Amino acid sequence: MAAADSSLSDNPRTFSRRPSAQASRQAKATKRKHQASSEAPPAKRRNETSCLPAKKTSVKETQRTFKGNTQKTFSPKKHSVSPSDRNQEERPCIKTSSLFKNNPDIPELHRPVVKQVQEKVFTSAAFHELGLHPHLISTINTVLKMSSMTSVQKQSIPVLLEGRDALVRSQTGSGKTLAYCIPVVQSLQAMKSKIQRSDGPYALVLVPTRELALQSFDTVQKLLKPFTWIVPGVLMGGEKRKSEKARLRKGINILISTPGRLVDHIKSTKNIHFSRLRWLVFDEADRILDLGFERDITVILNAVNAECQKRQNVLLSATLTEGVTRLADISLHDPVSISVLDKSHDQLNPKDKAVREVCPPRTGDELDNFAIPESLEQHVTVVPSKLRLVCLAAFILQKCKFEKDQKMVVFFSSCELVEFHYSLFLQTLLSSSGAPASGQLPSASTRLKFLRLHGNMEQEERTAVFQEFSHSRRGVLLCTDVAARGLDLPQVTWIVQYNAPSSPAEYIHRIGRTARIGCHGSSLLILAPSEAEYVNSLASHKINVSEMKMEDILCVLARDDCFKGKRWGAQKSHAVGPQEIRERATVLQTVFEDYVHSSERRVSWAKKALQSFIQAYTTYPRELKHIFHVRSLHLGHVAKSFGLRDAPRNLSALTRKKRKAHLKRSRLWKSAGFAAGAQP
Ligand SMILES: Nc1ncnc2c1ncn2[C@@H]1O[C@H](COP(=O)(O)OP(=O)(O)OP(=O)(O)O)[C@@H](O)[C@H]1O
Repeated sequence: MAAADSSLSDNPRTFSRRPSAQASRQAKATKRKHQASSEAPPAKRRNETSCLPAKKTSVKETQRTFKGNTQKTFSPKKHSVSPSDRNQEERPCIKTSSLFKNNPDIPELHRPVVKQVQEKVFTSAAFHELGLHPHLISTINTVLKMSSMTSVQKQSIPVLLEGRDALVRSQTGSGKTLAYCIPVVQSLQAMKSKIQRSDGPYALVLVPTRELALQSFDTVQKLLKPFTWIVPGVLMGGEKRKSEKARLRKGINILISTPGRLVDHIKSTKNIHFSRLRWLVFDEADRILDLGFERDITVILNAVNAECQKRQNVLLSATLTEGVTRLADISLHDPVSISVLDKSHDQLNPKDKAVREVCPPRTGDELDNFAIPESLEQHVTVVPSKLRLVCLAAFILQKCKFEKDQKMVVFFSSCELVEFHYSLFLQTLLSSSGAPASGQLPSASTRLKFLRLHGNMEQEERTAVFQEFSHSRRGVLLCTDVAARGLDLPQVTWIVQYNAPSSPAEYIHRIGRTARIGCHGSSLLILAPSEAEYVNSLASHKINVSEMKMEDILCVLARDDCFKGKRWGAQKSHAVGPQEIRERATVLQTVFEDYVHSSERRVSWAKKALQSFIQAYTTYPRELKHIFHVRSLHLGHVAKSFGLRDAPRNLSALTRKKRKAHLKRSRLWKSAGFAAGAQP
């Protein structure tokens, strides 16, 4: 198999730097010399593009960039290849440039250690203390198998049963769904005139994504087991409108919906009436009331207000901010603000040890500091762009191939990025894991399982993937922020953020897919050296991350003989040192590059993914632009993390053309807390 010639990926062109004419001439001369002395054919064209107007690069820097190109040739251990890969195998070996040279220095992380805000998850109070209908209590105990309440449930349920509006904030995975579902079911089953199916909605629950709609529907359905006359129903995009219309016509009493789909029906279906509505619930309220859904929410509130004036309104989220509470003023009447912040951990009120049942609304500063589950270990690693792909792959292998029962969610910033990495990993990591190497547990090779979830998938597939990953004991789910909110995926052990989120709130929701309801979990945020300051930004919101060294992640390659360098091939077991780990990392990168470069179609697919990455990068909000700015990206290095041997030539033109339209769209999404391309 040919090793990849990646010499041009060390191309000094970045978004911010363009070599002077002299530097450029010297670079060309250096390169010609390098190519002449090489036995390898010049496999690639020169990269002459820069996405954005660039600054100058010093001669020294340019020379330094080209110096690292004469490297050893490696040949990855045979891995299964598709027919189109076979041509590649017959090509003569070409030289592989170093992944480890010409990288920017990894800065020391001077992270301020902050004391995180914490909450107590469980209480000793039992559900039967609430005076609920005995059948509801027995359903909670026997069907849901729960006996004691969580803190948020203990505080919210009595307030909601009193008939008050409420703003509920508690950490991810603390049981907010039941905190509103139990009072809704209790109050509806107790209504004097028994509810008829044809009455239509008595409760409307709005959630931001289809998967969350399904999940909440499932919970409501379970609680309604003894109360068969109350009919729950779900409306969500992607389902057949006609069958939804038919269900609406028959009657749905507890309606769970995404905003967009409900607006669809309000506009086109005559069968939806809100005259009997008693409850309006906004789950993930900060997301729902944000700009992305503004128009839909206005339509819904107008429709609801036109028919019903007196109802209870509930807003819930792990990240209710002041902005949301202000918006909430429009829809809430004299609300109670519920927060389960553990005052014994609250630095702002160190003397106030008493956990108040219902806290008064908090100040802006307090609202910006989100509680994080105590059992969640957060890590960050700083990785040069060239090594990002290899590092992510190594981390996945370490956890999901060599350790048992690991379930991982990896977040990307766009649908295209999810698709790209999903296909790439399926075709490379999975096939290279096919043959168990010596010393490797036989079952390890079968442990890797990849799934993907994003807003551009057909609904049927989305639902199937969500169900499969939910019920699976292991696997890697690659996804956009469509999976960041509210999803209760059992036993997720690791959250990886390959692209940094656009706000601390989104960071909280992403990592909140693990360590739920008191379980243990871990997270890893992968940053480029130029993004290291993001750690301080997190610290300013009382988010504490500890550093994991890139070298420690790559170390797993010592255990994976699939990526053994050629020169070590004949040797039996031997201690694998740092040099060999670097070589194995290069072999792994070569596997990716070979796959991407095995056909024109794949090259253009990788370019599109790269372009999508850059477009998403331009949409970070203003307050993060000094950390995430396209000008600080080294295009050649970033290209390598897409298995491309150079930076694509026509990227700038394409980027400029699409940028305007994309910016408009993604600003809307971003402001609504979603990553670019992630659509609910
Ligand atoms: N009283 C309880 N006892 C045991 N488990 C519970 C209890 N209440 C809820 N759970 C479980 O805890 C998990 C998390 O609950 P839920 O999804 O409602 O959390 P959440 O606070 O809404 O999280 P997020 O903020 O991420 O949406 C679920 O699996 C749920 O079944």
